[in-house]
Amino acid sequence: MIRLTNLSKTFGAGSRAVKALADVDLHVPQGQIHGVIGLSGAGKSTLIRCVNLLERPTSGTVEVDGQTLTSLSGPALNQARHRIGMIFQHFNLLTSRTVFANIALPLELMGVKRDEITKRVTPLLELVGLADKAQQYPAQLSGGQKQRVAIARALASRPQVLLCDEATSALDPHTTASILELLKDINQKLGLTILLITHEMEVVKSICHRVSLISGGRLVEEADVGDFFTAPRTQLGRDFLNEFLELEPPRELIDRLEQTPGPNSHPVVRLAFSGDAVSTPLISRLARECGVDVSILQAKVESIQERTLGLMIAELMGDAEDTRRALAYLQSHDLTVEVLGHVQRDV
Ligand SMILES: Nc1ncnc2c1ncn2[C@@H]1O[C@H](COP(=O)(O)OP(=O)(O)OP(=O)(O)O)[C@@H](O)[C@H]1O
Repeated sequence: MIRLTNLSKTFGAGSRAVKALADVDLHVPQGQIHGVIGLSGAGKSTLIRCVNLLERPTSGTVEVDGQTLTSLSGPALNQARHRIGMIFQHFNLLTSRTVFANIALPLELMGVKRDEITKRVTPLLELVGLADKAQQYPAQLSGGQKQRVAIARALASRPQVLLCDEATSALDPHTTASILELLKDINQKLGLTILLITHEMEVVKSICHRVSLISGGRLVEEADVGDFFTAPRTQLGRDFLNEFLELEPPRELIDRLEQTPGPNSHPVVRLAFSGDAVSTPLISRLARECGVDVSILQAKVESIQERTLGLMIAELMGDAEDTRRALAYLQSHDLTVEVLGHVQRDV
């Protein structure tokens, strides 16, 4: 449904040039919710604005529903844009218009007749849960209600694609959850394809099917959400995950961690279990079969979409040969093992 090919965007020229996007390839099939996550300045906004050509890419192509937008201009581009809705962090509602009139605006611009506008806006008000607020003004609404109006407005032209630019960043956690639930509902009911950008793992975890990680204008990792939360492949992915899960070793242990093993040191490992491994008593087997003691420093179980993910930070205590065998044992099972470092044994 959305296909970006070799997309690049450079702002400015010469010594002041900023390469905001570099060689981005992305495919979002029909009906998927795809998240793009990255740190501030990574290129997220530029990427999403290139999809409906609010920002013209410097090179590369943008296809939506089989149509190459980058080869269109003028009225043909405007026409194509009707099939792409967009919502923003700060809602971008017109304060002088009522809720109804805000939602009706794109239809008025398309020249839709009054009766038809009423027929289309009324069910949208129902869909976003604001049927009783039709005649109110944005100033009378909460942030969550404003974003609901913006969602209804974005859906008015019956788009196939919805672009969400940090749509929940200005909202509190409870309101965020209700807006994400609404987006999920719309995705399922209308089969709408959603591309969203965010810096919050919670958003990715709650509603995305697939996720891309952006850094320095490049997509550096892409995965199904369950896989990304189980075993991110890049250091940036691991940083996002660890920060989200708040799964770091205790500070005093971090200070003692060494990169290379010493004669009297123990490995400290971060383990991520998914699938069958969650319900297997691996740690007690590890202790029994490899003759090591396992000191659990932190552990938690998360539910990511339909998958259960177990996470643990543990110190493997034993002599060098036993701890080596223990690591090999863990690595041979269905779990992700990351050696965080080695800590000197207390003697
Ligand atoms: N209009 C512009 N002119 C010049 N440079 C720009 C422009 N827009 C963005 N940039 C630069 O492009 C890079 C990517 O910016 P972008 O806004 O896409 O990042 P972002 O990931 O959305 O960041 P944030 O999360 O802070 O909004 C940054 O270095 C930014 O300074």
